[in-house]
Amino acid sequence: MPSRISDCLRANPVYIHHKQLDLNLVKGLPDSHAWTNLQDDYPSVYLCTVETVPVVDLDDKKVLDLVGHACKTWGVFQVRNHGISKILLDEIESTGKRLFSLPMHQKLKASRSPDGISGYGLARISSFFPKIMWSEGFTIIGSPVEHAHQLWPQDCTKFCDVIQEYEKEMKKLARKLILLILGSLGLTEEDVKWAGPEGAFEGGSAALQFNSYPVCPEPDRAMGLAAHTDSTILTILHQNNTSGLQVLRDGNGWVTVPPLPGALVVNIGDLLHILSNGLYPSVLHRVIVNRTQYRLSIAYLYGPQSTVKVSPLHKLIDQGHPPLYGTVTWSEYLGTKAKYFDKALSSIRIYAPLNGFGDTDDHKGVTAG
Ligand SMILES: O=C(O)CCC(=O)C(=O)O
Ligand SMILES: [Fe+2]
Repeated sequence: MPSRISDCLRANPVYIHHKQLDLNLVKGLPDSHAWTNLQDDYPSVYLCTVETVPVVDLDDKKVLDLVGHACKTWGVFQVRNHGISKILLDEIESTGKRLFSLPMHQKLKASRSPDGISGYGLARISSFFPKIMWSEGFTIIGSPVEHAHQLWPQDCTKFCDVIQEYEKEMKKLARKLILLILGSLGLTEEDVKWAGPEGAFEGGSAALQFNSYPVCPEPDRAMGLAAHTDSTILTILHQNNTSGLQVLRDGNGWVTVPPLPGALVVNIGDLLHILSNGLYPSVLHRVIVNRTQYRLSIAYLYGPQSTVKVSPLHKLIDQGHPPLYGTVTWSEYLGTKAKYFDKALSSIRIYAPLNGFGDTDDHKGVTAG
């Protein structure tokens, strides 16, 4: 049984048959990248007409209420006063820019192999779509040294140092956020068996995902990253100052998550959806591209140790609130996601009442492709 995220991703390979183009050199939108039914999807809801994605100051006295409200109603929020220095955020951003601005032949030296987990390539979810997304990615799980050396044979020390520092700080923030989220549910780390003896979630594991969205000649027919939920407990995302990330609001329309200087975006992932017994639904999100501005994002994808059993937390279960989901390990869930993608949560649903209790529709399915 694999115990680290790297092992369980390897155990669930995703084969991507699309070929990576150098998007910076392409003049028009190739047919391979032209998405046909984008307009059949939900409309984009313009920010002037709706409430905006919540922004939570972690130093706010009412932080538990704010976090709880954001998780329940949006599944996403931005955080300020999160403790990550501006210097480090600038450094990770310029590291990403440096990486993606390497010549294609150099980036391809660090390609993610077909059954591999780390390295340069298309998004893992690409295999579920007939068209190719207007983006490129670089995934780091475990040590970045091998791939960094392929990218910069002369000297990759700086790259590795920044990654290591960023991952260390992100891990601390992820634990802090989990404690706040538990607090907002009236729970503590003692209510989570796998939080470990110190209640510090020591065994948690993570991936760092760099996403690059070059400017696009026909943004209305292209898709940066197709709609998906993250298979994590939570994801912490740094975006540069170009907007593009959108979240589905109440199954009605796409709302942009505007870049706020210094703020980080927190997405609720599928494992928290399960742990909270559907109280905090994972957020469906996607990325659109634009004609003039380059976009970069860095996602820290955080989950438990991959063999611990994740199920709705006991204290959230009673006669009126039966467990809606079965027990899965992260490893098993990644396997389910690799098979069923947007139906993965529904596929492990064990209780779908007819009397109106609960939300039988885990996510109001989106088909963009
Ligand atoms: O680029 C973004 O803003 C979103 C990235 C994302 O959703 C992911 O890496 O899972
Ligand atoms: Fe995502």
